[in-house]
Amino acid sequence: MPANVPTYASLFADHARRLSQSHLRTLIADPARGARLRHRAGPLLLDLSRQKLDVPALDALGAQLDASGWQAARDAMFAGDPINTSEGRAVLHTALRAGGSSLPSPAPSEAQREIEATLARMGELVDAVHDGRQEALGLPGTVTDIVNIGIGGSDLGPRLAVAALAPFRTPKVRSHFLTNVDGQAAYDLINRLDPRTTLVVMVSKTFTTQETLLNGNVLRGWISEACNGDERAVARHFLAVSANTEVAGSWGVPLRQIFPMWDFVGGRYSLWSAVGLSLALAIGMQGFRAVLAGGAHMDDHFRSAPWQQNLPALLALTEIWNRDVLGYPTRAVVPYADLLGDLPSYLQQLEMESLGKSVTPQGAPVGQPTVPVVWGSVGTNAQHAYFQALHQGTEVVPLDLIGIVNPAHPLHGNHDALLSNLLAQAAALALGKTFDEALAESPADRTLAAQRTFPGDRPSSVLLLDALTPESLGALIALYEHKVFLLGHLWGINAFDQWGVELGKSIARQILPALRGESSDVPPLDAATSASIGAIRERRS
Ligand SMILES: O=P(O)(O)OC[C@H]1O[C@](O)(CO)[C@@H](O)[C@@H]1O
Repeated sequence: MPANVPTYASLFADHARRLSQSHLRTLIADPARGARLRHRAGPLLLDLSRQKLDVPALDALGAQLDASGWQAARDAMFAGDPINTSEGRAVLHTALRAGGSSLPSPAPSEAQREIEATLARMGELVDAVHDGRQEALGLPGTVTDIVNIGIGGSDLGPRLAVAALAPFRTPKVRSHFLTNVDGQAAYDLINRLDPRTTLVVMVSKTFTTQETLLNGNVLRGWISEACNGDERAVARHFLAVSANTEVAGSWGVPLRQIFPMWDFVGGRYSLWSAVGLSLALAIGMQGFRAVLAGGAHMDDHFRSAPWQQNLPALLALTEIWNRDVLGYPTRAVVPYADLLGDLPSYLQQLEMESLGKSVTPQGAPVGQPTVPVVWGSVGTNAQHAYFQALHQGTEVVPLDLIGIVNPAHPLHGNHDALLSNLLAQAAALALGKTFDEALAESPADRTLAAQRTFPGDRPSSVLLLDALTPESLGALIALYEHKVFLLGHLWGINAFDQWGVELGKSIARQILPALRGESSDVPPLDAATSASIGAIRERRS
């Protein structure tokens, strides 16, 4: 991390002042500027030309990035230095996909060996299930449905990828995800599936997560009933992915059915590990390896391209600009692809759990805004919900608009309309409509023209994937991972711990017995919580 993190708002204040005098209408018209702000990495084209940046501002941001020592920080991550300082851990999700890289991996060779061995085990399992040979591995003779039980990083990555790669899925098994502790989801699922042909993948790095264990217990009870309580038969229906093999084993998953997670892989960076088992079961091991290869190609790009062409660097600099210099508190992610419907929630965890920090590893206040609130949903649906506010509301919200050039279906009429909408929104946000233009449309009515005026000058990034494939999805996810890494570096915060999730978990442990009316020796609850518990207990039937 840079020794002294500058306050970006003051560092770039002159550029912001200059740019406040130019509307995006004018900036966009400059082709040289456009060329500096549009770059490709493999199947991904990033277009930042609708951001409120000009070449001098971009160069100043890039110069600051270079001065920050980002390449050394990046290389330390790839090499497995313990950059997650609060937990004393290396951060080696890139090693999980290094097999697809054309640059040599500097990750410790022991980690690389364990990763390859795990991939081989995953391949054996996936092939056996697809070929109907899974009984030999101790699993049920017929498997029709696979339920991934996990939450946060143990859910969002596989969930996103299984949905995004639906056109690549095998018809041999169906995939399901059970996440929330809300019993409705588990109840609905067990009413739909056949316990005799269901395989459950328990995914939990810690194997202590309340939601996952409760849902696991529900499914175990349901399968146990179908197996007449035969524990050995029940165990055949469970796989586990965990760093806590011992607890997973004592919970009831046989050792040979447990796949490892490692301390050097954070939950929200774990899709590339055995956490991706549900994905591999859905699209086959070849497809899973293609996702890894896509991520590895982005790693190579991140490790070799100068910041001027480096997509993660450009995305990170844009975020510093929008968040710290222009002061926008949120950013919306709008994929124009139903298949990418889970991307906003995936990025919420990746970005907000990683960068939602206000203290440095040295315990000092960060001194400037860090992660914006990330939100969003699919276009065009979003246009008919909240885009009114994005165009004419009082808040400016930078957007990531994500599109697919070639769809996986033959309905090109629909797809062209979808892409036109993406480009139209980006243009409308940037260009707006002046009062005079609105007046020309309704010359007699100045009041109406005022209401039909669009300020424009509202920034968006457009990211186009040639097609949504295992490779391009891998590259897309790795792009955002590296952007997050760079932002952690530029803000001087640890992007790889998540202490902020602990307090609520421990209070929930105190509330549960009180809610159930059980006596316990936990400290008394605050007055507001006690009143809420009283109200719930009073109305319970
Ligand atoms: O994999 P586990 O240990 O069940 O944790 C699930 C999730 O909970 C968190 O620890 C907190 O939300 C995430 O970082 C993690 O992805």
